Amino acid sequence: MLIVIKNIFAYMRPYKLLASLFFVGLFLDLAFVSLAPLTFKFMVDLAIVPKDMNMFYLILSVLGIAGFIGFGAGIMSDYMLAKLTSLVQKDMRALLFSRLQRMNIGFFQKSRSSELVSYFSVDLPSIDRSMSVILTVGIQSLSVVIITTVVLFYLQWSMAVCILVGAIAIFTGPYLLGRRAQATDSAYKEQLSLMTGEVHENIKAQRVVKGFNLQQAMIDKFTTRLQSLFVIQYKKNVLSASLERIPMISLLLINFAIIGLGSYLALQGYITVGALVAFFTMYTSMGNSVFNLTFAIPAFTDAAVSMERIGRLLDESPEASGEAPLPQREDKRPDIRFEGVTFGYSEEQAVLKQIELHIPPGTTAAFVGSSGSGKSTLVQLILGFYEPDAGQILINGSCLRDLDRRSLREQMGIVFQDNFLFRGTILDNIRISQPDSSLENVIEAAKRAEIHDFIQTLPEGYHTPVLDEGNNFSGGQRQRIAIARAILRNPPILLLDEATSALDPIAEASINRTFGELSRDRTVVTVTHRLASITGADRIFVFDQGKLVDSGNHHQMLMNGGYYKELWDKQSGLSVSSSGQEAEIDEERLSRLPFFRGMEPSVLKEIKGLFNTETFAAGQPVIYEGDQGEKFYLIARGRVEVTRRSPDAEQERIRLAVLDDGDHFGEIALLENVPRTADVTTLTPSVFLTLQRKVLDYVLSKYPEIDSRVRQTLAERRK
Ligand SMILES: Nc1ncnc2c1ncn2[C@@H]1O[C@H](COP(=O)(O)OP(=O)(O)OP(=O)(O)O)[C@@H](O)[C@H]1O
Repeated sequence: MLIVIKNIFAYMRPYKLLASLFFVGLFLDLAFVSLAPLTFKFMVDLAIVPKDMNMFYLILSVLGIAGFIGFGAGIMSDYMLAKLTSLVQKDMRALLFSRLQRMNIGFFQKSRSSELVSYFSVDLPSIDRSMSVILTVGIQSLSVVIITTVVLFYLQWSMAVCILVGAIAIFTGPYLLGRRAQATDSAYKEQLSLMTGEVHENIKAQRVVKGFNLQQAMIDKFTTRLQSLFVIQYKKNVLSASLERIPMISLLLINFAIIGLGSYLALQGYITVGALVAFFTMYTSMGNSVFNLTFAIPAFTDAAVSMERIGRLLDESPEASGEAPLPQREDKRPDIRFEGVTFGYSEEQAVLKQIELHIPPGTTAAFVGSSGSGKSTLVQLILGFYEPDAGQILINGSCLRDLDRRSLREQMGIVFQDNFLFRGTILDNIRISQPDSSLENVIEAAKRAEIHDFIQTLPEGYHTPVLDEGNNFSGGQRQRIAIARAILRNPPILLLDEATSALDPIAEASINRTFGELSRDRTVVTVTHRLASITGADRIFVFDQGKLVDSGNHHQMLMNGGYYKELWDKQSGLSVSSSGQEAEIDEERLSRLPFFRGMEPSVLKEIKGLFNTETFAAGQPVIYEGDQGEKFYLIARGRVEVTRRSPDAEQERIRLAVLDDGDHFGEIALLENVPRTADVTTLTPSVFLTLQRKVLDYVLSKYPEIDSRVRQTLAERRK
């Protein structure tokens, strides 16, 4: 309780004048409320019994003037409190929000977004409510109780002692229950935040939910969550009701005692009738205040829990940052060097192992490799989102750890695969990277990002609102807005993490040309799985399972053979028309599929013609676990995720693999009709070459020898 009062006073510290006026008003008001019943004693004993009209008018006038002052002061204190609590809420909201801005990326990954939101939606309002209750009902009632107790002792001490003993009983119950109520309230708020989190996630995941028919599974999961919430809410409500009920019963018992004792004392002549009436009136007013006070107790519990939760958030350490500004090179082209960098998101698993690499000033470096090999993690390290566990990253010769993160990031522009668009207009979203740039510059950046023409077709042009994180635009349009944002910033270091993954081939080729032009006077780091787009890079770094396995330029590495050539071969021989609607595979590439290996060119040519093109948007299911498979898929362009139901939880999915350009899946369907063993969902817009078993069967039936060879290979691969 004390800590809550201490915190409330700390919140009000910046507003001393306002707080003082509030307390003056409050105390004048309550002085009147608590002392007014005393007039009964004077009215009965000095005016009514002696029948003194002058005294009657005098007492009435004093009461009127005191009432006028008391009510005026009360209205003033209401006004001051309204302002005070609003200001405190404003300050706390701003403090929490600015603290969140200073947290590191790791903090956001370990926290649930709904829980962070609940600090604003549950805890701050709960502090606001509690603060109002404590400062009004709480203080008023407590003061009335203290003042009336003193007056009651003055009027009749033995009856006052009786009340005091009862009052102790009134507060013992709530005190004993208080700790349990606080723990239950805390558990309830946790459960509430988990429930809101689930609703939040469910709304965002509606495509997947509908795509995979997960509605019933989601309802079942939510019902289980609601059951836990129900149990804890029920317990909380019972405790809360008990906290209110126990004092009410105690109060009733004291009433009986006072009526009996008071009447007996008056009958025996120990107390005048006026004093008895005044005593009862004051006692009733005191009883009301005690009753009100019992309502203030849950407010203390509520505030204590929320204050503790917010305190924990404020105690989190902010993102580490050095103080040194980034030293500038004369040519303004930054130099990036990794020296023995090892890093893991958790202590158990290193995602990057002993990385040594140098990106000279003004060059374009490309990070390529299998999915999960650590390419994006390298970009995040350059941005200073995480710190290496061993080794160091040097930017312009200075250790990144010592650099002021602000000055470092000022030099960078970044385009991610998934780009967040803020609520506002397209113009706001592009200009966010360089708020003072002119409309002409924004348009220029949009033109280079190939999005200007599209914006022009919108009725509101650059002022078109961006809704729901940009979901009123396609993935490709969002990506181009993000590219315009990065171009407008004109940064010395440009970081592109799968920056063109959502674009069709024409847009991709064109934007890659823009990136080529941009790379002339800056240092560029690009992460991509599409090797054709980085053949011109000055230096290509190839990663596999967190290790740098090869580096050099495209031609050197093709000559050397090795992993890069393997990746290149996988992607070559596949072409997609500029519209992105037609894909083709050449015979040579077809002959490299294990089950078509060594086939005669004429048969390959025939099989090549059997492939169909299928296009999918990002986030769409391609095949479902358990469905009968009769089609083979080859990814001509795009990226998919292969997942399987978790054996432990029906609605949870385990990611088995991420496949991209040149990878294939579902080959067993070419052998026989078997249920699919996993779900496949697109991660980016994807173009597939598909082959139906029935069609292949028809062609191969003409070549029995080839047919049996294909079947044998497929059967072996199935093992
Ligand atoms: N925030 C994170 N927390 C924990 N593990 C992560 C996190 N981000 C990535 N990882 C893991 O680190 C490894 C490297 O991921 P990263 O995204 O850097 O790979 P990548 O080569 O860029 O893959 P992709 O091409 O699929 O984007 C993966 O095993 C991934 O699961």
